[in-house]
Amino acid sequence: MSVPLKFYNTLTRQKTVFEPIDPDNVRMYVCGPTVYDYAHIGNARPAIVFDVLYRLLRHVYGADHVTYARNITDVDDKINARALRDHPGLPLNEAIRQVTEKTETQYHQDIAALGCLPPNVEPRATDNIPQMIEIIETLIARNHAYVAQGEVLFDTKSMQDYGQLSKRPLDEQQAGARIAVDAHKKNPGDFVLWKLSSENEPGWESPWGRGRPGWHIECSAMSQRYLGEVFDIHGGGLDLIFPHHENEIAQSRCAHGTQVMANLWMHNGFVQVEGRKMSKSDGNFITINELLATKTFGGRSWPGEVLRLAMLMTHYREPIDFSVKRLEEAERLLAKWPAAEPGKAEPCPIVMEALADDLNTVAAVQRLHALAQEANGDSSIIPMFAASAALLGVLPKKAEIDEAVASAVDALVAMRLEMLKAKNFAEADKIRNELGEKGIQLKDGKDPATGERVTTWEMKR
Ligand SMILES: Nc1ncnc2c1ncn2[C@@H]1O[C@H](COP(=O)(O)OP(=O)(O)OP(=O)(O)O)[C@@H](O)[C@H]1O
Ligand SMILES: [Zn+2]
Repeated sequence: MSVPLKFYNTLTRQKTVFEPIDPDNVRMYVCGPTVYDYAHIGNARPAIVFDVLYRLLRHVYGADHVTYARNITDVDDKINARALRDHPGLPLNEAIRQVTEKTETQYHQDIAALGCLPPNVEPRATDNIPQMIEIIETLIARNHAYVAQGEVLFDTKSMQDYGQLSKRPLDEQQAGARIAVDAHKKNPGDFVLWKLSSENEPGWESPWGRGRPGWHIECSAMSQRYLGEVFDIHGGGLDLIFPHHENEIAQSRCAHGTQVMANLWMHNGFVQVEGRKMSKSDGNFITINELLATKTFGGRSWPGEVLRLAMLMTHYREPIDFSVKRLEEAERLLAKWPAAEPGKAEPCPIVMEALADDLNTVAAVQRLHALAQEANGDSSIIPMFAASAALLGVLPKKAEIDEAVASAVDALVAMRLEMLKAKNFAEADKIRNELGEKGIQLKDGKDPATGERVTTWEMKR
């Protein structure tokens, strides 16, 4: 590896060199969506940011030496509420399945359109209930959890250094929050690991009765199952630092008796609208699907790669104020980039250096743009450009052409060759120009055997 990777670690508040536990299997966990509604473009940001990180790690350690796990949260009270609202006639389990399956499929379609590679594992919470129960049992056995009023709660005071990630002293956990302290909790910051379900709520049998897990425990269970007790990178949006990630850490470390859950904690900044976090609860959101497939935003639809580039033109830890202007800017850049397929070439060291420096996609995009301009004048640069663009996942693809169009172009190219033979240069140039306006580029050469002129063509974009 030529350039050392350095990342900002929320846990230490420092940018340090990344040293994987096992370079043959670099392990990353990112908290995925709660599947009850279309994902908004704020939710697209972690998908894109951690996809770039995944691509970078695959490049450095080898594609087969990185394991990326991103979960699907398919048990949540918001899902129940949506299932009851949308499918009042169906049995609850069936209604929930309809909601989660539909949302999950939509999510996959949306982020595939944004150029995100599928993770290596994408576990669902409901497929990991026994693993969650096991961790909760261990926590109770080790006096880190207790049962009260049908709930199993994590005892935050039982962990000496609770709060390291968010740096909130325990006594201040809820100061000022004006949340009535539930009488059954030992400490106001104690959180639910398991709660009982009524008959019309989804539930699983457990040592504490038929119930369902709290939100945080699922990520502790799934990350352990797929990545181990201690792994390399844990990611998500800034809003997850507290309470979600803090509580994941508490559960995993106390259950396994480890010093850390993950070595490196990375958090992306918010996509904002008029200075406020875009959020479902505030109603100030636009879904990925609306942006890609409708005219809701700026009176037109936008290609996925434009949205992706627009996101990467800001550093992942900075907030993004989302606007039409930003999308237009990204689109203008992309239009100037040559279409290419990713090949075996090495990426440009300057792009690598930028990404190795805490994923500086802003500098990487600037360099990529300069490279694109060079490549437009010198096609020998295209393979390096393509390899660099592929690291960011923003490689303009050669446009697909249907057969009817292709044979019409072939016919025009043949006609032009006839014109050239007949020295009718004006007509020949006219055909070349007309095709050029449609984005079809002609290349003249000679057949090495016969010495005759041959012309090939390609779609620029
Ligand atoms: N505006 C945003 N900008 C950047 N990341 C976000 C934003 N909103 C949510 N995320 C991230 O998206 C991922 C999916 O989270 P989740 O499904 O919990 O979001 P959410 O609950 O829809 O947010 P909200 O309900 O507040 O709109 C998380 O990593 C979360 O941090
Ligand atoms: Zn999580």
